[in-house]
Amino acid sequence: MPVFDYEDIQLVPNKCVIESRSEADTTIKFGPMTFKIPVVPANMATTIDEQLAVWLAQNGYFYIMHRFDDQDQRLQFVRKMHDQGLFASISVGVKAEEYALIDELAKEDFVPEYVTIDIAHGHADSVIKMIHYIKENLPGSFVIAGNVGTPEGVRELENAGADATKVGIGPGKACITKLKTGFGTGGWQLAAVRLCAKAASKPIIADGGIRNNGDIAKSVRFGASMVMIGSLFAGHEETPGEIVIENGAKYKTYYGSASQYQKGEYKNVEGKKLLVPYRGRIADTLREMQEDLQSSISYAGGKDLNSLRKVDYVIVKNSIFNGDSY
Ligand SMILES: NC(=O)C1=CN([C@@H]2O[C@H](COP(=O)(O)OP(=O)(O)OC[C@H]3O[C@@H](n4cnc5c(N)ncnc54)[C@H](OP(=O)(O)O)[C@@H]3O)[C@@H](O)[C@H]2O)C=CC1
Ligand SMILES: Nc1nc2c(ncn2[C@@H]2O[C@H](COP(=O)(O)O)[C@@H](O)[C@H]2O)c(=O)[nH]1
Repeated sequence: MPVFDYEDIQLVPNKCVIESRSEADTTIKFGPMTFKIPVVPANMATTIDEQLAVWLAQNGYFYIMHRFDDQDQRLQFVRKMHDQGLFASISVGVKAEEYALIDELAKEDFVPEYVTIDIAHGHADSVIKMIHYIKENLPGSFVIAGNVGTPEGVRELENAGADATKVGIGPGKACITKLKTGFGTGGWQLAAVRLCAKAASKPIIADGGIRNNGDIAKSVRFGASMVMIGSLFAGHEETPGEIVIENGAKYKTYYGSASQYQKGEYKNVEGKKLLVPYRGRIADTLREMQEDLQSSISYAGGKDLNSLRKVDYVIVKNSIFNGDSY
């Protein structure tokens, strides 16, 4: 089994068939909707909030609201998005109160277009039970489930009824799962995406480890329909982390969903807090991602994202480390 990560791979160019990069189509149909690019900010408290969700939905981008607001806030979020004519995309966990949220949504007939079941170790009966429950009570919702890191995980969640699966155990920048538990796809996330995509019969989201815009094209090459990104988005004006000035430079805080900052206590901590450079407006970053992806499509010798899926690649090195530290 070839083992590699984003920095180990380069895609091999093909003859260009377009006259301008602007002709390259980066749109992706994911579930019931089509989005401008196959990219979604991570469903974390420092990368998405209600205001940004509204902006993303209004501007043709996918979003997944995080699950760290209480049940009533998440219920009202769905209502507010629908009142504005926008799609609703929420996250849930697997604890008892999350079942109560599904009950309330069903009772009020607030059916989110997307529901993401998001726990650290998603290859679990608790997730399978929740998939069944959502499919039974909110049959109109597109269900994303995760996170998993193996083909078996993908297949079991798909067989349980998940419409898409989210792949990535521990490759995130705020993640310390590999260090704390010894497990995960940190350091070989792209190879894990490849393995999982080969087993998948439905779309997968590559989640975590994206450090450069070119990694988006690489994720698509290895089978991702959507790419979830945390740290590269956390430094924007519109993202919710705090602004911090250090030695005259501007940063924003970014912390893991399993960090003590998110949990409020030091228990089962698998995430850390860090500062990421301030990056200005998110619209500019999203535009640059789209332009870079259009360029990738031109190097692939095609006109749309599908052309990326067929390109050759080379493994240019094979260093299984990614600079994790506490
Ligand atoms: N993608 C990744 O690599 C990771 C992501 N995260 C993110 O952090 C957030 C919090 O995650 P999580 O701690 O799962 O959420 P929760 O604290 O909500 O846990 C969800 C449920 O799963 C149980 N659970 C969690 N981990 C395990 C495990 N390893 N084995 C058995 N049961 C488990 C919990 O019980 P109990 O707490 O009693 O064990 C709880 O009942 C999520 O948003 C998740 O995506 C966290 C770690 C890794
Ligand atoms: N192991 C942990 N993973 C986490 C935690 N909080 C979030 N995440 C995952 O990271 C990605 C984002 O990765 P990035 O490389 O783009 O920064 C996110 O979508 C989650 O899957 C955590 O506390 N521990």
